Amino acid sequence: MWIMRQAGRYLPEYREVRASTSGFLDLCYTPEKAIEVTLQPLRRFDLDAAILFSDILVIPDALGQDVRFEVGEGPILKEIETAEDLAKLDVSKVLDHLAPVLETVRGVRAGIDEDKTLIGFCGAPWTVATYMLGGRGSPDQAKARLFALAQPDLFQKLMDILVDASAEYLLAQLDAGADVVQIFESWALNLDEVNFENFVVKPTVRLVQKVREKRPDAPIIGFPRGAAAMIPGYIKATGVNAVGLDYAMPLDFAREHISPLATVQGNLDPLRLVSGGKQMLDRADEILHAFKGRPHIFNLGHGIVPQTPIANVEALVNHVKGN
Ligand SMILES: Cc1c2[nH]c(c1CCC(=O)O)Cc1[nH]c(c(CCC(=O)O)c1C)Cc1[nH]c(c(CCC(=O)O)c1C)Cc1[nH]c(c(C)c1CCC(=O)O)C2
Repeated sequence: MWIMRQAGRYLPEYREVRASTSGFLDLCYTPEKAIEVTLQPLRRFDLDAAILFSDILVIPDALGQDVRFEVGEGPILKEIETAEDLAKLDVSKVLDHLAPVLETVRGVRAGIDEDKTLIGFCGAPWTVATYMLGGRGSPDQAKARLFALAQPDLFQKLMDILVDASAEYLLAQLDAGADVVQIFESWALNLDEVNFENFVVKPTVRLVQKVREKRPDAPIIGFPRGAAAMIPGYIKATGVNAVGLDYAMPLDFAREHISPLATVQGNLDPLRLVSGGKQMLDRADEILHAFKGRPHIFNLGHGIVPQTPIANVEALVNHVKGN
């Protein structure tokens, strides 16, 4: 069991470290602080895994795109619009730029028990591209979807860059001590099946292949959020070992069509964790029951939100872990 986005603003000790740092990216690039906030949730809760403290948008930053995090606004990027913008992205500098993150991976691995798992991660090419092309988060990723359809050649170039950069980055995390890596495809929703195949499946197939070429045994978790009935096809095509389920995925469907193909991870609604009490524990039991006797990593169906009461997290973790 671990909790998606388990290091973050719901923890006062995170807010304290964050307040002592000028920008969010500085926190990601300061190993001493990033190690500290990675370890914070494990000190409080009986979790089985640590997830590297970083962000999916360190890749566009490392490629040379202008990336900023504004308080209360989320990420803001200078959009990629032209072939000239694309030509400025430089894959050769990515690993140098991300050296501090890799140092964080080494520091966390050294700072946790042998039996705890260290999860590394990156954003999937499509999800990262939605921010690079859209300039910020959006409810429907319309800018990125339109760009992909209207300028397929430029889009393909961007995806190639992201596949290469992400593969190098995941391999470097595995070399630095990550036990497993997760590919966050947070914007797998809102796509018809043809676009899902072209934007999500094909680039992920190539990313997984590149990682497997050098690290055939590395466990890989895919999280194609909102992909619903397209998830079985995603698993078969990409060969990921495990798949994160969002909270809208019905347990019956997951049991019948997904769990036979891969380890499942998920999928409690983060707002159930905010509200807490009986409804939270009952739903946790339904999830545990659905995957009983099968490979299952308990988790939320999306990231924990800042207003989550710590007591509810404690209650959930102790309930799931049987403490
Ligand atoms: C889409 C996405 C992003 N980042 C991430 C995703 C995929 C998961 C998902 O769908 O939620 C992944 C992510 N972001 C962060 C982590 C590491 C922390 C952890 O998991 O414990 C991870 C795994 C830190 C973060 N990333 C961010 C914060 C908050 C910024 C702050 O503390 O100032 C943290 C702790 C900022 C961020 N980063 C991103 C957004 C949209 C935002 C703003 C919204 C928000 O605040 O949650 C991009």
